[in-house]
Parts: sequence; C-alpha cells; structure tokens
Amino acid sequence: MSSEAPAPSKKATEPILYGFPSTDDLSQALANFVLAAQDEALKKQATFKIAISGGSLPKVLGKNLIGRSDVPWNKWEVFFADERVVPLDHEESNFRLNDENLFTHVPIPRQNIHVIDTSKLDDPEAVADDYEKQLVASFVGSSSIAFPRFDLVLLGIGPDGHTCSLFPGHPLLNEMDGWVAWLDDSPKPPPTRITLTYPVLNHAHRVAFVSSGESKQEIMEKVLDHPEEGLPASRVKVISPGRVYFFSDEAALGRVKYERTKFEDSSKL
Ligand SMILES: O=C1O[C@H](COP(=O)(O)O)[C@@H](O)[C@H](O)[C@H]1O
Repeated sequence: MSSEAPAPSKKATEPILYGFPSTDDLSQALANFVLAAQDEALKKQATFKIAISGGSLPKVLGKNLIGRSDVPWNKWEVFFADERVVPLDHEESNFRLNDENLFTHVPIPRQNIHVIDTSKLDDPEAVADDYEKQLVASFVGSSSIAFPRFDLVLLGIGPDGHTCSLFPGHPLLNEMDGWVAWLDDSPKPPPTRITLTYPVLNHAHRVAFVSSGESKQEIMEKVLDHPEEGLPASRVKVISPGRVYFFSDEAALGRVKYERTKFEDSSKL
C-alpha cells in the first residue's frame, strides 16, 4: 500500500498522482481542477484554451461540469488532443463523444470548438494540415511561436499505454517538429487519425491524465512505476513550470506503488 503525501512534495518534474475512492470523487475533483485552470487562464487572457481526448474521458469530465452555473462557457476554446478521421456524427468520433457528454449540455459557442475538416476525410494529411492551421490561428499573435501553449490538456491512457493517438513503437513518437501529425495505421480502430505531437503536449501549462476502472490496473502500474519502459503516456514530460497530473480512481491504481498526493483545494494550482 502506498502513502499519500500532502501537496506538493514532488520534484517539479515528477508527475502528481491524485487517487480517489470512486470514479465520482475523481470526476468531482477533475471538474474543480479544470475550473481552477480556467480561472487562472482567464486572469491573463481572454479565452481558456483546452485540449480534450476521447475514449473514457468525456463521460468522467462531463458528469460534474454540466450544470455548474458559475462557468463562463463563452470563454472556452476547445481543441481535440486527437481525433479519428471519420464524420463528426460517427460513433468513433472523439468530437461526438464529447458532444454527447459535454458540449450539448453547456453553452460553449460552436465556433470555439475546433473540429476536423470533414470535407477532406480521404486525405488525412490535409485534415492534419487544416487542424494545425486552426491551432496557428488561435495561438499565434503578432510574434511567432515554436509551439502552442494550452492552458490544460486532458488525456486518456489506453491499455497498451497509448495516449492521444501516439501508440507504442509508432514512428510518430519521434515527431518533434510538427504540431499536428496524422497516421493511417493505428493499431486501435479506426486506423486513420490525427494527433497532437509530444512537443505540443510538453509545452502545455498542465497535462492531466484521467483513468478509471480495474481494467487500467496493469497499464497504470507500468506507466507510473516503470516510466523507464518508455510507454507513450510515460513520455509526456511537460516543460517546467508546467506539470503532469494523474487523476485516477483507486480501482485503476490497485497495483500502483507511486506516491499519491492528497487532492486539496484546486484553487492552489
Ligand atoms: O483511441 C483513443 O484512446 C485513448 C484512450 O482511451 P480510453 O477509452 O482507454 O480512455 C483516448 O484518450 C484517445 O482520445 C482515443 O482516440
């Protein structure tokens, strides 16, 4: 059984692990964390720029964000950490999952939700280029920047350790220049996808991985206790003062020895 340390006892480069007794406790804390990141961003700029994943995340994310009356949704600007190159109403679309679990329930202006260009579905390179242009239009002001800096990136972890659409052993793990990459050989269906690259993830103000359920025990142990294995999720190393967080329920952490940090008032972000 691992110990729980008061925040923040970790070195700035080490991930912070928050463990919760239930998925609902996780979801509640995640909502508070997201809103604290939003508040911090809006003190400095006009919009809160967040990248969201698909998979199991949208349900956990939406559950406790929907219905919050204190959220300036019109100031949210949403991108996808990765997207499957399918129509937006396709059952495998990450947009669709987030739409069902969050967007249709809250008044984020539709033009602030950056979706893929579905007129180019047979050309994933063009889809990736278009998505990169949307990032450039949002992040690049009068001066040029090497990489965009999201206020918050929310990621999942697949059973093989993939995150975004960055899969174990895939050449895209070595992409260090582009902002958005594409692949048509994803080992998990559907094969054609676009994804943010490591340098974009690593330039974020904060990246939070979200995982829940017993089926994630084995992979959480590998990612947190054996980062030397170099699985895609373990390779996210946010540049200081940015930080990596893990939000997991204890069902997912059954085998994990990595030290938990007590989740306190998220306004101390
Ligand atoms: O294919 C994908 O999988 C990951 C992980 O999904 P999960 O269901 O195991 O949480 C997800 O984060 C990513 O957005 C998605 O495209």
